[in-house]
Amino acid sequence: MRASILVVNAGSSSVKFSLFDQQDAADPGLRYKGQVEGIHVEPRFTAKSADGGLLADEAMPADVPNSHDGALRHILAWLERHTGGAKPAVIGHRVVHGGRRFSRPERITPEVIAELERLVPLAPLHAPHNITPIRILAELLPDVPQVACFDTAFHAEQPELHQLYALPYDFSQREGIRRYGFHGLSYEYIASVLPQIDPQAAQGRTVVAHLGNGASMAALQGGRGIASTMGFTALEGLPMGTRTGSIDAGVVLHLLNHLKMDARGIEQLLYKQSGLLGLSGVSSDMRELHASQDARAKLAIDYFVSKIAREAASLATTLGGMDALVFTAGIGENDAVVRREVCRLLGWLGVALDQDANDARSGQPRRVSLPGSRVAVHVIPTNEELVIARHALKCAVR
Ligand SMILES: Nc1ncnc2c1ncn2[C@@H]1O[C@H](COP(=O)(O)OP(=O)(O)O)[C@@H](O)[C@H]1O
Ligand SMILES: CC(=O)OP(=O)(O)O
Ligand SMILES: [Mg+2]
Repeated sequence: MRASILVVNAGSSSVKFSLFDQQDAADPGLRYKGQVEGIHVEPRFTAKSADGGLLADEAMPADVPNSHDGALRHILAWLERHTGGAKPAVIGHRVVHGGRRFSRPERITPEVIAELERLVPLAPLHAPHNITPIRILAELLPDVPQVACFDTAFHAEQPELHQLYALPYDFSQREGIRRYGFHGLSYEYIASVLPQIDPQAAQGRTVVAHLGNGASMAALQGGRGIASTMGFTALEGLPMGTRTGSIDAGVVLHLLNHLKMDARGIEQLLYKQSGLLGLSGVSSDMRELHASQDARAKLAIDYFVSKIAREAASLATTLGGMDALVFTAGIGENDAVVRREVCRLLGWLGVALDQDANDARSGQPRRVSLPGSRVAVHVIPTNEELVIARHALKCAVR
């Protein structure tokens, strides 16, 4: 039996997993991948073989708790049946916030877990779901090395100008209150494949829109992160499934001082009751918004689209222009309507979408702009799990 690498990627609405065969660190070979998506909405389990063949596609059984823990245990049970219980050689995890201390992949020890626990308040929607799988797997497989790969790491080299808030300078130095940026494993993947897909964009100025349940955008110059819409926490920037995105800090003061909400209530409001769900009153799930006849579902989609276009123009200004715009993640990869509307709003910047290419369904990277478009538009399925697998292998043998 070949040694394998297990990857666990817990997002806000999903737990994704991949099992790779250990070949070499640069290119681990995929064996299985899948996810439980729609956690807290309508959880569904899917699993595929390396060639994309569907091995499972089912609503989560009613007796499995509708939670990230339930999802992980369901995935582990499925893997056990399909691998005959063979132990992986190494396990890699996505961890959303690395704080000030972690800006590269880290071998997990009890001391690292304790530090991750201290960072929970900075990522309340994610960090608990990142830490629990680490603990569960440490208990089940105590002798298998685990590696944490951070969403923030990719952005660590951003110029100071784009990391700062205009708070007194000391707050960034002493307290680490600065913009970290997230979805870095996804941006790292996009930067790694862009040279083959669009060499000019890879060397030049690219804006990447990672649009999932959590959504952010990043400006890449020659494949390096220059600026991002997310900041100190994964709350800033675009509106998301249940998160507000950027909001006047004065609103938070008003909620505290005049509506007498407490910190916990405000956290719930900003992270779990707002965004697409809060605006529409229908759902946090983009597919359900498209299916709804409710005028507020349309309002929520319009709001999402308008903010993406505004942020694209802002990031393009940061880059001094835009050679390419890349759409990725659940919405970015699958939602032709959102892409079409964003590109329509960016027409003045020279974005010209090829409507047929945009409407065509495919799980492959593809260019969806017209040949004459001043900005190349690409849809590139992300692969955070492959990035994690590469890092985990490298880190475990270090
Ligand atoms: N075919 C589709 N059309 C529109 N949106 C989609 C489609 N498939 C998935 N999505 C959306 O993608 C989002 C989840 O994206 P994903 O990247 O998996 O999120 P996360 O990793 O943050 O949990 C959900 O809002 C879901 O509605
Ligand atoms: C950082 C973040 O928002 O992650 P996700 O998209 O998985 O919610
Ligand atoms: Mg995600």
